Amino acid sequence: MLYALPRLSQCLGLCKNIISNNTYSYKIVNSANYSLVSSSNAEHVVKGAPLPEIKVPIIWILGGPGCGKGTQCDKIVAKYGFTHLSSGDLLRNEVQSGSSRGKELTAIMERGELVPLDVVLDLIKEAILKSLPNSKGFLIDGYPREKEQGVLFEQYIAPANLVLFFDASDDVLMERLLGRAKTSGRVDDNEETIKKRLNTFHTHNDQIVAAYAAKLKQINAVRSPDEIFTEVVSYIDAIMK
Ligand SMILES: Nc1ncnc2c1ncn2[C@@H]1O[C@H](COP(=O)(O)OP(=O)(O)O)[C@@H](O)[C@H]1O
Repeated sequence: MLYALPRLSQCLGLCKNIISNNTYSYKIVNSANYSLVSSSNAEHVVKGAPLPEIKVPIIWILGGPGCGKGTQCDKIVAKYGFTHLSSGDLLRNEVQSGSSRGKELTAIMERGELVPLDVVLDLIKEAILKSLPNSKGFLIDGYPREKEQGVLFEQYIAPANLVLFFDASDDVLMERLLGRAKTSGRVDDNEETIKKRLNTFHTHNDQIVAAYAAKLKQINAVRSPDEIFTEVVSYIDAIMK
């Protein structure tokens, strides 16, 4: 089944090669269109050429919905001046833009499912490209959400220096999200969608934790934000040396 994604306004550079690892093969091509081919052959097309070399730290921020990723990112930005890129916020901005792609995304997000890899990767890549000249480092919040997202990011953008996984039980996450739902106005902050988001998270997260164990720190997120942040600082300071 082919999903024809919208025409690209322009592509960056031209390179066509097949990148394969033990489970997926990827094609980076230059084309006026790109398409996400069926997952049976697990082939993804990612537009344009890779970014220029990134010399500042890249930190992936992982965790279930409501684990406090955003709270910790705000603290990290205040202390280190890093650029905070939230995949969820980038997607909601795309939805707000009223684009046809945005309408498709809303339906997927309301179902608590993952949006197509190529869409979220391109949004992050564009955001990194925009901030790169003045950035002290990147917090990639809410990405990767499945292993192949990590593979493509590292292949196509840059290796992550550190992965922070904020861990909390589903009961805690559900309680926090239902509390947030009273004021967030988010289409996905309702009990039914929260259950689906938690299921989506559990379906994929273990694979990511295993794949990046060497640079991943699992942090107990059922504490005060300040206690959590003290531990976060110890990990970030260690990679900044
Ligand atoms: N990396 C991603 N890959 C695919 N879909 C994503 C990704 N990040 C966010 N989304 C979509 O956006 C929704 C909201 O994400 P986010 O704002 O990070 O909330 P939460 O972390 O609480 O799930 C997700 O439920 C999913 O539908």
